[in-house]
Amino acid sequence: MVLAELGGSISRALQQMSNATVIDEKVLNECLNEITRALLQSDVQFKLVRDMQTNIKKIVNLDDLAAGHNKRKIIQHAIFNELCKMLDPGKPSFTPKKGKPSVVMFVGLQGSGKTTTCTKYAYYHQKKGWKPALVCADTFRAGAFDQLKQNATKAKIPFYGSYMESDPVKIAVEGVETFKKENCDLIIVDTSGRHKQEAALFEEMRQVAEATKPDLVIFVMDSSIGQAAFDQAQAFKQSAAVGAVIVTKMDGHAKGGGALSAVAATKSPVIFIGTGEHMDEFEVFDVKPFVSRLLGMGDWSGFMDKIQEVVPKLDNQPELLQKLSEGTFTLRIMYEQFQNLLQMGPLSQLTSMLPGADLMPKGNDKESQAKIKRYMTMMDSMTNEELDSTNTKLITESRIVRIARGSGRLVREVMEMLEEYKRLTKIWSKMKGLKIPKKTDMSPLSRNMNAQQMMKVLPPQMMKQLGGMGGIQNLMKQMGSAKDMMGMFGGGGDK
Ligand SMILES: Nc1nc2c(ncn2[C@@H]2O[C@H](COP(=O)(O)OP(=O)(O)OP(=O)(O)O)[C@@H](O)[C@H]2O)c(=O)[nH]1
Repeated sequence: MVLAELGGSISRALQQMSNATVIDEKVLNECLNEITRALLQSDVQFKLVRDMQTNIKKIVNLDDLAAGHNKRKIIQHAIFNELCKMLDPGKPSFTPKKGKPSVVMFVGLQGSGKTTTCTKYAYYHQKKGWKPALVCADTFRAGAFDQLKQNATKAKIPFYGSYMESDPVKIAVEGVETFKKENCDLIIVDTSGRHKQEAALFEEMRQVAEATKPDLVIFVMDSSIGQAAFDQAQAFKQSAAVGAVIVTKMDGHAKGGGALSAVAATKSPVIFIGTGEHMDEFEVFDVKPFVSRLLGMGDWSGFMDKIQEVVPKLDNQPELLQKLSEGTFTLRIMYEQFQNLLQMGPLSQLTSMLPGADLMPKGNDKESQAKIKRYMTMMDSMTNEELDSTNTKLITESRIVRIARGSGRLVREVMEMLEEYKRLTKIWSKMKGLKIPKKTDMSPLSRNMNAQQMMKVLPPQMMKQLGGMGGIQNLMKQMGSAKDMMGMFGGGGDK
């Protein structure tokens, strides 16, 4: 069962319970059985599910609930808390500090996505101003070093490895020493993948850990390994001091329930999830927003964080906001909007955080990203005059031919881009006359934005997907109720 389906099943079970006129023992049992079935189908370990059911029944004593109490909310609260408890081992993992050298060792089964994840982890920190480095101590799989080298080069991250040396301990030690001398503050050691049965490889992993003394050992787990997750994770925990888990391949046919089992087996938190093969398809994992998403309440804080990554750019451009409020929308502004959009990553990643995400139309991310890049290439061939004008008549036929030639695209494609500009101009013209929030209101971005402010920071494509201003207002209403609930559950709605 894919995670979205699990979320759908749980929220449907809760909805059915809400529809009942009276919530009695029978209705509660039906709801819990439905949730139990969904969790088991998602490969959550049987014992965990059974314990959860018992705990909820203990908390929700229907007879004790005085009349007038909102039973639905209390039950939802109990389910939310129990799911959070499953995913929260109760202690945070070691967090590396910027500027202070830390060694992080990655372990996991063969093919779990370890090497890819090492690079994603390095790239994520590099973007935040760290100085990461990668060490390939995987001498077991031929091609592992080449793969790491290729990934590292693409992300411009220094790497260390050897084609000749067969002793992984030696490579790991040399690599760590080299990068410590180079003042790298996040030294990532990739180890060979192994199967649970391979005692020799486990011994090798133990030796690498002993020699490099990692500050943190991260267990990388493929989310589709199903019920095997608990045993696998436990086997790794027994051989290395696993302190955190990263669950990969949460896109596609992921059976997300394995994540819950891995946490239980390693008593370590999930810190990131992998959501695709690309370098930036990697998300910080937070328990409450994740469970909130599972229960169909959306992930308000994750959504705002994503938007916030883009806002500093807007914050530095008060003139842009000024222009938009004057109703001036130029090709240059469109270019900047596209840049923001690309920076935010795939749109589906963002919309998946919203309540009712499974109901939203699915766009073709890859295709639309390629289209945006194509449009930007064409705009790169435009003059400043063309980019800053609002007069579309300025771009005459001969200019269109020049732009097409300059960008290596077809005349038809340039015309299509200009059509898109005209379409967006119409959307943005509705912004005319809007009050611009003071700079202090925007930085850091107020989490209590209103719909109009939200429109300012959202790229037009996103606005369209959300159903325009009406859709956004509706969304904010839902967010409001989700936030109320999160607040009730211990303040998870706002971080
Ligand atoms: N869809 C998807 N694919 C992923 C993700 N993470 C990794 N992969 C893919 O999974 C495959 C295996 O990844 P690797 O990084 O080579 O796995 P590994 O664990 O290092 O493999 P060994 O070195 O053999 O242990 C590759 O094709 C990756 O592109 C993810 O989050 N989503």
